[in-house]
Amino acid sequence: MGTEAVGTLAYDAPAAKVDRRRLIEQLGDAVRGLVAATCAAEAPPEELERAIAGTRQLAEGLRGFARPLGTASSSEDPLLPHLYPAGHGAGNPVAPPVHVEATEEGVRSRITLGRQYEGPRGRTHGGISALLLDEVLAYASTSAGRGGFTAYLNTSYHQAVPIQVPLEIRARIDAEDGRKTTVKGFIALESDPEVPLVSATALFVIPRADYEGNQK
Ligand SMILES: CCCCCCCC(=O)SCCNC(=O)CCNC(=O)[C@H](O)C(C)(C)COP(=O)(O)OP(=O)(O)OC[C@H]1O[C@@H](n2cnc3c(N)ncnc32)[C@H](O)[C@@H]1OP(=O)(O)O
Repeated sequence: MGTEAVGTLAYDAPAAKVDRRRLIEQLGDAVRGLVAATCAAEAPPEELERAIAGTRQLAEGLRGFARPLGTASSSEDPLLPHLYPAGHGAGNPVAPPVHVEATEEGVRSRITLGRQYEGPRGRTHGGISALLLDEVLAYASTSAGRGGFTAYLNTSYHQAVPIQVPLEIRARIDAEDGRKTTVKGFIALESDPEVPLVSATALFVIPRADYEGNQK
């Protein structure tokens, strides 16, 4: 058996699965680094051509092992986080590397965004800020034993969110009403954590048992 952390608990998952998950996380991290380097590279043409050929060859190699859409990854485990969701999956190079921890008030995530998340020069794309807030606010709802799908996410952009600067995202439950949970949160600089750069209020709704979207 191998051990992985689940919140503050150590969980004995099958060793082969733990090893596989580590490799998937390492590949996600390596490709995330490649994506960041791609977005920053002022390389000469021959270096770009070398990178194109090498990357296409790697992609072709992996495509041969693709699982069919809608089927579970062999890395999945009921007690461990999924590795491929676009909002936080450690194995998904497109996902920002979001790690969330519990606080007395709710949850907090610390993150530094790479060049691939840039919108206006030096600033984070607004959609990425919304993605981060959706993710961390959803985590606040889930870790309070509520969960639910995002019904709305209202964001206000007060100041630019810088790239390659340590950030802090905090979220807390604002209201609970039957299947509905309202959560508030914001992104701030880690060096100035009380000043919101982008703030958000989200409603998470636990769907009705007979809701057809549950089956998808
Ligand atoms: C793996 C980790 C993933 C982390 C994910 C992060 C979160 C996500 O991104 S989830 C993905 C994005 N969101 C979605 O795909 C959701 C799409 N929408 C839906 O599936 C449904 O509309 C859903 C489930 C939200 C609500 O469906 P359903 O249960 O049928 O709602 P319904 O019964 O009509 O409404 C329930 C209550 O919510 C309220 N409500 C529903 N939608 C809204 C809304 N947009 N605005 C305000 N209130 C709303 C209703 O008014 C009702 O309130 P009340 O009980 O007081 O009358």
